[in-house]
Amino acid sequence: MDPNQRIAKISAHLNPPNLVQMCDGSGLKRVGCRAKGGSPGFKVAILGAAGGIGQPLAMLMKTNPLVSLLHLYDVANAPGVTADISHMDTSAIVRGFLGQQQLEEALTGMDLVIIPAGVPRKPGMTRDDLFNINAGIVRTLSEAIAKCCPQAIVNVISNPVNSTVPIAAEVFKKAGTFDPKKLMGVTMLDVVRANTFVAEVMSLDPREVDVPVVGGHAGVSILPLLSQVKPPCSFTQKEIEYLTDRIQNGGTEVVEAKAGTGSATLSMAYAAVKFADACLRGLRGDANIVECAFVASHVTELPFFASKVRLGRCGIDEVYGVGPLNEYERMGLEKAKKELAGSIQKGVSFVKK
Ligand SMILES: NC(=O)C1=CN([C@@H]2O[C@H](COP(=O)(O)OP(=O)(O)OC[C@H]3O[C@@H](n4cnc5c(N)ncnc54)[C@H](O)[C@@H]3O)[C@@H](O)[C@H]2O)C=CC1
Ligand SMILES: O=C([O-])CC(=O)C(=O)O
Repeated sequence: MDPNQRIAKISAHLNPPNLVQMCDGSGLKRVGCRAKGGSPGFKVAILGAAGGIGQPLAMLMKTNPLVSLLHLYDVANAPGVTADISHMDTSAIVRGFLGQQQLEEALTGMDLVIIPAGVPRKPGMTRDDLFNINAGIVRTLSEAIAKCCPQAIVNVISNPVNSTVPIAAEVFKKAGTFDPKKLMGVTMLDVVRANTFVAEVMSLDPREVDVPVVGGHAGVSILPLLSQVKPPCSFTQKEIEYLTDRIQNGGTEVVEAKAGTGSATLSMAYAAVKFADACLRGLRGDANIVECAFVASHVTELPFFASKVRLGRCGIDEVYGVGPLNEYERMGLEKAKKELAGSIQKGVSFVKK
């Protein structure tokens, strides 16, 4: 190619309107210079993509070869995050969407929607203290999902997960689109922490440790099943109490260390990507993809419960029971269910009222 033509082509790419397809809130729709090069793969939207979790989550999803199109939606700062991430030389095409008027466009055609939108805790707060703000955010986003991509798998990160997942379910039921196989509360960070802390105590490589964590995602509802750890480990009662307490309060440990600037973001993005990747591998048809998640469930008398689930082409193929529990875990399960019942009901009532 003539050198002048080459330079003209590069300049065209550097011309801001061609940098990335982005709806920037001005009604201007830009055509992406990366329209070519997208791999075959899944379409993923992140709602709350400019936040503490959203940004590293978006960055890591951009590196996932299973993602062909990545939609980044937020009510603030979506254009900047999108422009930044779109420069990464991986194949997923990135598009940004700013503000409620672009929410439907952000969601249309998506296979997987990940929701880290909402406020985080400050020291002294419980996750339930976030309910008043985050319940409304999750309801609005779920209404748009029901309208624009009712078939999508939905990963809810926004707290309190024990209530926001029932909220999303109620919204989908109202819209006639609820599919229990497709809605999952992300509890992966509890598993990630449990694997790390158990590995520390037992001097193992955390990548080789698998701790099932069941129940829910707040305080005593987080129930690590240390009797079922792989590889099999024998703990003293003191170790069991230390580990259970540390896993249940891992979120608070980070909130306090961050001293008012937020809660876990980086480890959460890591965990969210691990879980989203499992969902995408399931959608692709890979066998034996099993992870813990907070889902519609018949494992207990409660309508939602976190346990191991097998992910497949349609979302959740199978919800597994908790397996044999020891006395300590049986007592923990009772406490977890008590805590969960109120939080689930609170979410359901919020939509039904
Ligand atoms: N499930 C889990 O294991 C975990 C959940 N979380 C939860 O994730 C949520 C987000 O945490 P961070 O990213 O640290 O908070 P953040 O405040 O840094 O980011 C939240 C983002 O959501 C956006 N947002 C607010 N309202 C929105 C709306 N209506 N639509 C779209 N986006 C909206 C904000 O503009 C912001 O960019 C919190 O509720 C937090 O408690 C945090 C860690 C672990
Ligand atoms: O503790 C919080 O508020 C955030 C969270 O859910 C976690 O880190 O597990």
